[in-house]
Amino acid sequence: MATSVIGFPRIGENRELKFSTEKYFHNEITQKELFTRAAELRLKHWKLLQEAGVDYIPSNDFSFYDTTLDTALLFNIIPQKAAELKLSPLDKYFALARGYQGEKGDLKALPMKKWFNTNYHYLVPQFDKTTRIKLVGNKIFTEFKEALTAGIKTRPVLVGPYTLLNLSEFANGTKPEDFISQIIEAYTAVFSQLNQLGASWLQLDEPSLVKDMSPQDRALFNKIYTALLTKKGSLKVLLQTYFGDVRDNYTDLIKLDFDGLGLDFIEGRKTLELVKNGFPDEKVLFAGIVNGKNIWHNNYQQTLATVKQLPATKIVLSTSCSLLHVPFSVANENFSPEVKAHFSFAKEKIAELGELSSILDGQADKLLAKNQKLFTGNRIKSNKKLKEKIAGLTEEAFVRTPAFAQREVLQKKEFKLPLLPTTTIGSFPQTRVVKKMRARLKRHELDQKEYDIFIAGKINEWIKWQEDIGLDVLVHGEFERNDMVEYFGQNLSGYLFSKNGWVQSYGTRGVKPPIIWGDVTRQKPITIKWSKYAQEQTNKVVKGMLTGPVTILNWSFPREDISVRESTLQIALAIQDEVLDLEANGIRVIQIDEAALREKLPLRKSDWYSEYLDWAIPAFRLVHSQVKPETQIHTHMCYSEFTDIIPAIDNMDADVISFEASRSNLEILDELQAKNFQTEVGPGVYDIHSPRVPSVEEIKDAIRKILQKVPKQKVWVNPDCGLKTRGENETRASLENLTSATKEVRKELEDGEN
Ligand SMILES: Nc1nc2c(c(=O)[nH]1)N[C@@H](CNc1ccc(C(=O)N[C@@H](CCC(=O)N[C@@H](CCC(=O)N[C@@H](CCC(=O)O)C(=O)O)C(=O)O)C(=O)O)cc1)CN2
Ligand code: MET
Ligand SMILES: [Zn+2]
Repeated sequence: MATSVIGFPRIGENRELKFSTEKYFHNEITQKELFTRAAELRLKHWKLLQEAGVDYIPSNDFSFYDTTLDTALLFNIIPQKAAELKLSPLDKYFALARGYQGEKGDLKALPMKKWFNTNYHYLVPQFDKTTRIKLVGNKIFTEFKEALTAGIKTRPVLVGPYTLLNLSEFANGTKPEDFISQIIEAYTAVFSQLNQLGASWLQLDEPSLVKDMSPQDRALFNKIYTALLTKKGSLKVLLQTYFGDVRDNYTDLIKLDFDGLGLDFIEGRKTLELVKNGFPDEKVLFAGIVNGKNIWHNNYQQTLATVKQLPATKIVLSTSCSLLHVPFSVANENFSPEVKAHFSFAKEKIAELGELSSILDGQADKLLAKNQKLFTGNRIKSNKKLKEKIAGLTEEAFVRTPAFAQREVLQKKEFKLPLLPTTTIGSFPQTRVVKKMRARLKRHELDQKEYDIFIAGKINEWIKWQEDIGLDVLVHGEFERNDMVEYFGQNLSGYLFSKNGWVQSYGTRGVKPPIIWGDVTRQKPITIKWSKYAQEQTNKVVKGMLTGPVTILNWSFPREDISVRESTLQIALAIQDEVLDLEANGIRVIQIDEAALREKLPLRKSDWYSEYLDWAIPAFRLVHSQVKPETQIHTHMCYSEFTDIIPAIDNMDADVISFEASRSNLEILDELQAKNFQTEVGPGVYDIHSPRVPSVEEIKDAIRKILQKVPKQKVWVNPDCGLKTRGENETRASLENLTSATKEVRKELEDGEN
């Protein structure tokens, strides 16, 4: 049986692409050098797939930043202001991704959003009246030719037209329907060039099909593809979906003239049922049966049982989604052989495809027996006490008293903060020096004492500076943490850590998600030492800084032998201990980040509460339900697309929430107003994913916009997110502007009253 891969992690086994690209950002290598290194990586990955025997090898899944941005630029979807910048194409590309501030002008970065239910981010293409879609790029063609020169005929990958329109933003009254004929023409031009180049297949990624579709959405999809598919010539088109099932338009898909349908049998709960109701003989079913998101070895017996039920006559075994979401390889990790046997990263998943194919071809029965051993017997001993504790949680355990309205009055008295209190989200720049010191500690070139002196020094420096610029609620800066999830994992039992298990999050940034191996408990206090130390350095209040249970779970690789709800409650109890310890140690404001809460909201509305919010929101409440009324609980969410679940967010019952809002033009404010949101709010007033420094005027505008919609007593002023990825100078300049802007707006408010 043939095998196929939807996409491969492009950052490289040792994050080569990250390091080269960042060197380019810092003018340490030339554009030419960057291109050479990128080409080397692409070739390495194609060869690896070829040697592993993969039949359908993707190309154009490579990107210097993001493939949605690549697609937008391929089709000339670029804001006028960016088009006019006098920069090289590559620099223009990076300007759109990261913002640009320099001799050639000033450009804000495109909005960045979560890619479906993953921790990967894409850049949001912007359509307006001036947009004229046409094929202007050639990346997809050059990469196909590049592979062909190396003797590898790849299947180019492109974001499909429906998903492209579905994920984009439309300004000045424009709408997706306005661009139908242009988009058909542009994709037709791609078909024709690929035909000329001799490509056999094209993969069009349409993950938006797994979200709820309205009749209008279905009509739009059908209209585009009915026209488009008449133009494919001898090119075969694979319609690739992932992250769920296509229940809303499966009946359309099987009628349209696609040559292959790629369906997800892992996250698509209804996929098998849909296919069993009929699959056309003439189409190839690309069956996504190897999980592209988890790190556990595939259960061959289960998978084979699924494959045997497929009615299709032509089947290709595939991953359930791109392997972008898992690390490169287990090979270089230090786990014991018994542990390692359970894991499968990108390279190993490709081997699984090959093994499954051999078993199905009747050539490898031994492999099946070996695999079965992994799934018999107990992998771990379960913690009975913890299980009972969770089972015994009463409703009160999830409810904080008194109610928010009373706490708000008490806390105003307790903290006596000025109107529009200013704060930051937690982290300050993780400079090269900070990371170097941690790396040296790890390599034992530095002892714990020396490292601690360094961390204390950083905290002192930044506490002092925060006082100087007049911030109201301070932070210690998180210098001791590598990542907000990995750090907690490292201090909880039940976790395992990879050495090099990097997964791309956005652009050049990656995460090393820790692995939940067993039951999670807290063995000792985690953050008390540095929070307490920081608070002792100042008379101003310093926020304790924790990561919440839902986010710790969502940004870890979860277990599959117990429910995510059960794992999350285990983590919640551990973090609850930490909250109470912080409080007992004199920390009066505690921020519990739920940065990733929105990310795993099910893609279909019908699942929002029953599958997720009904346990995720209580898990958060469990963490802070036992604190004193005066203790102020903050939370932070990275991603403000929660317009539809505002009551659920209010129901987290935090006292203050900060969230990302600036790149999306503060669109959520109307809804906060409409839903009468109770929690105090700090909608981010500037974008921290960009090195650009916002001016005082820009920040004042953002604050004024917020004040039009939210009662001033409820407004906090803060950046969008933590500042760990930023440089020190730009951070200082930005925050100085933030405090100045706030002071000026406060003055305006006072003058307005007199
Ligand atoms: N888990 C998670 N998901 C998230 C976020 C987040 O903060 N965490 N934020 C949102 C945006 N996403 C982000 C993802 C990553 C980073 C980020 O800054 N990543 C860093 C790595 C952070 C880290 O874990 N650093 C480690 C390891 C550092 C490192 O690479 N060290 C070098 C050696 C350094 C030396 O010797 O000089 C090495 O191991 O090779 C540390 O500080 O200890 C990066 O890619 O550059 C930021 C935002 C959404 N999702
Ligand atoms: C990705 S959300 C980040 C929250 C964290 N407290 C920080 O400031 O870095
Ligand atoms: Zn954030």
